[in-house]
Amino acid sequence: MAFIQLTGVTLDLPIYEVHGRSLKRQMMRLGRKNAIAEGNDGVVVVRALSDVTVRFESGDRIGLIGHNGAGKSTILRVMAGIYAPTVGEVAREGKVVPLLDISLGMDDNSTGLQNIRLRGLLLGMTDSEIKSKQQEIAEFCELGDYLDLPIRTYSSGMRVRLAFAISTAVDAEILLLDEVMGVGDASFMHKAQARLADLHRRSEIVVLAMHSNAEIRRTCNKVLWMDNGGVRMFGPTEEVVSAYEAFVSS
Ligand SMILES: Nc1ncnc2c1ncn2[C@@H]1O[C@H](COP(=O)(O)OP(=O)(O)OP(=O)(O)O)[C@@H](O)[C@H]1O
Repeated sequence: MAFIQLTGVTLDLPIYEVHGRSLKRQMMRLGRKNAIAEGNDGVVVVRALSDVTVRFESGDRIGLIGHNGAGKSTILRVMAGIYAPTVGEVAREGKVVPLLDISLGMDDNSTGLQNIRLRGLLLGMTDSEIKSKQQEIAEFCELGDYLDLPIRTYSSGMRVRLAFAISTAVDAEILLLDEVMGVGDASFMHKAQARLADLHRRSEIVVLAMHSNAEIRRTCNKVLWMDNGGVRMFGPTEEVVSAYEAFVSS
């Protein structure tokens, strides 16, 4: 049975390019005065997550909500294993598929077909899995002969089609989704949503960051409300979303 458990997770991200004082002033303006600190070595760090303990179980459909900069994307990255926590632990069981930055890892000078293979390998597919899914991916993205051309010749919508088709061809046990998609034109958008819904059904755990409360109510059974890098509230969807709405409108 799949699960993800975060225990006392704190994540500090170092920012090497910036001087302490000017950034500190900026963060104060943003109301995040506690999020930023200067280490002994003079390197400025942003505390992106602060002492987060939470457990997601098989069957959970989790919505992440919270203001801009609350830590939604960061917690998804920690769950995906992209960031290692500065303090605390992440335990998980199950194959994780992150759909966070779907175009990441695409190679401009390789053809569409070569990129299917590259991305597939990056996403943990085996050679034979890639071969067996290649046809279906090609059909889904409707790029026809373009698949034999380097993707630097693609429009941005065509790239997204390809990236989306590959990323969603993987069988996930734990699916992590950031508010991805301005996925191409209207007809593709429609197909993409149907494909995502199917992926949701097949995954044991789905965690998604979203700004649409209506969408969260429709798809999630639990909601995690993040606030300044910490957990403000975690529980059944309606309870948490109503509390968040009351907070935002107050
Ligand atoms: N690479 C980074 N380096 C330094 N700080 C970062 C980095 N990425 C994110 N942060 C900081 O971490 C905090 C959490 O950011 P995050 O992107 O997780 O927020 P979010 O809730 O996803 O926001 P949004 O709703 O705007 O997408 C913010 O203060 C942000 O400035």
